[in-house]
Amino acid sequence: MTDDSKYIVSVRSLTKSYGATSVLKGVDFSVARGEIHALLGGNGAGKSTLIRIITGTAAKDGGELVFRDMAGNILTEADGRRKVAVVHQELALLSHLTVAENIALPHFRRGSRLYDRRLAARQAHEALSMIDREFAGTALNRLVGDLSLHEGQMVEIARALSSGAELILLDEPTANLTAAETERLFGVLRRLTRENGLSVVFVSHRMKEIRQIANVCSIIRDGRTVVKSVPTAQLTDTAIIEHMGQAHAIAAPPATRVTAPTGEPLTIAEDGFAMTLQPGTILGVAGAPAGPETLIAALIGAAHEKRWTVARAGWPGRFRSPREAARLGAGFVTGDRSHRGILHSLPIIDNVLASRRVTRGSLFATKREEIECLDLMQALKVKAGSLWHLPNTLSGGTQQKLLLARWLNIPSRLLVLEEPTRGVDIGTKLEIYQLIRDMAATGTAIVWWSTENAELLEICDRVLAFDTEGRSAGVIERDELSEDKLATLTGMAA
Ligand SMILES: Nc1ncnc2c1ncn2[C@@H]1O[C@H](COP(=O)(O)OP(=O)(O)OP(=O)(O)O)[C@@H](O)[C@H]1O
Repeated sequence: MTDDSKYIVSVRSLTKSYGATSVLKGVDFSVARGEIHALLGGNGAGKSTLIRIITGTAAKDGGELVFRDMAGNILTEADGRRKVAVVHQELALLSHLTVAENIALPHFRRGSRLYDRRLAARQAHEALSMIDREFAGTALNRLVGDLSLHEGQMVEIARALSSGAELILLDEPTANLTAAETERLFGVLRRLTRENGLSVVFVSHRMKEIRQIANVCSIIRDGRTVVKSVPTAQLTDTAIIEHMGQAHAIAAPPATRVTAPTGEPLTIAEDGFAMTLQPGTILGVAGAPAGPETLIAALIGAAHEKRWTVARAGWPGRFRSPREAARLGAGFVTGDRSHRGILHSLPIIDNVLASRRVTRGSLFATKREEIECLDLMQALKVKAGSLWHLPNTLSGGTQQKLLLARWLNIPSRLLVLEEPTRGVDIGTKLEIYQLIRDMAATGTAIVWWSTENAELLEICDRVLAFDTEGRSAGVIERDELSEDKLATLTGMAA
């Protein structure tokens, strides 16, 4: 066996342009059998483009792409791609079909096999059980459209596992998973790589997770490979951030904490529980989705049930609609970027100005708005060819910045954020923390739901924890915050 033959896939000098934009300028990348390989780089570095070329959804312009079988023989690209499965940041499930159908249908699409309900259920159960036995026991006949985001994520990963793939490419798979679910997923990946020789490519901006799961890493910067297959343990966090070209973010002085400004407080309450938020408070929300989702729905005027009340001078006890909430100064950044956040068929400018259109009641972009939009994009360092391009020409992390830009510089009383740094690179994350602190300093109360407990520790004044049944389980003040405490209170100790 030559040295190269241990790689299930390798690319050399890969190039790719979209129009005049050169995205990959010479990427080298190889994945060996049985390894968990972190593919790292800032937003827009070219990671997803590389993945798209490996899976065949984008064509390369130049360079070499080679797949090999277990014996090291070179395969045709078509044969090689059959051994590859990908789980994207945005879920690709059919919402009108059941969990079992979503997992098993690809098996039946190959060849001429007729759909066999029982066989499908068995295959789906086996695949899901690898991740979560309890979920596998109850989920098979549920419609995917009724699942929460994190449940959908589990189904998608199960589908990739059940396809018999030898290489799984996971593009930020943990963004919607709780700490315990993430730990479980990592356990599954470790087992499958050890026992079955599965290879995994793991794209993430969460440094702690990268260290937990990946034994090897490669770093792409501005379309070029700057680190190729180096053991993760050999690189410090600082070295990784420097290789990604983000040293400026960690060199910046740590943000100063602000004293809360004065103004009208906000009280949120449910049966037997009430909490007052002073203007400028950053309240973290932790726990399995059931609890945070119900609270957030009430805060943004989207609640179907009357569990939570939101009291503030000048506000009704319950918002009748998200429009009313936005007009009264309650902003919202959804965690479901693709389905509820980005307006895919409208240009970037409309995506950025959407909230202003609602609060101001304006319909069309004016020259003044164009300048405003450019300023917002500059504040968030969004690189886009034109304000009039569609958002799908931007990388995932950059799309996330558009959602945040919607609420910057709007005098909101309350800003509700669901995973606001999802898919955002490490440097930008630190910048977003500062932007949110600045907003809080102007008197906006912030409610920040994150599944990344480390992030809650970094940014929040206090955290409201929900248990796995969706009940509020307690409030932890900043001085007492710790990841262990959060994990225990939310019932998610791994
Ligand atoms: N269809 C397209 N048309 C034009 N430009 C595109 C298109 N797809 C991607 N790009 C550009 O290619 C560059 C690389 O994008 P890519 O999605 O590969 O980055 P990434 O490293 O995955 O980023 P992220 O961490 O934000 O997901 C970006 O600047 C993006 O704007």
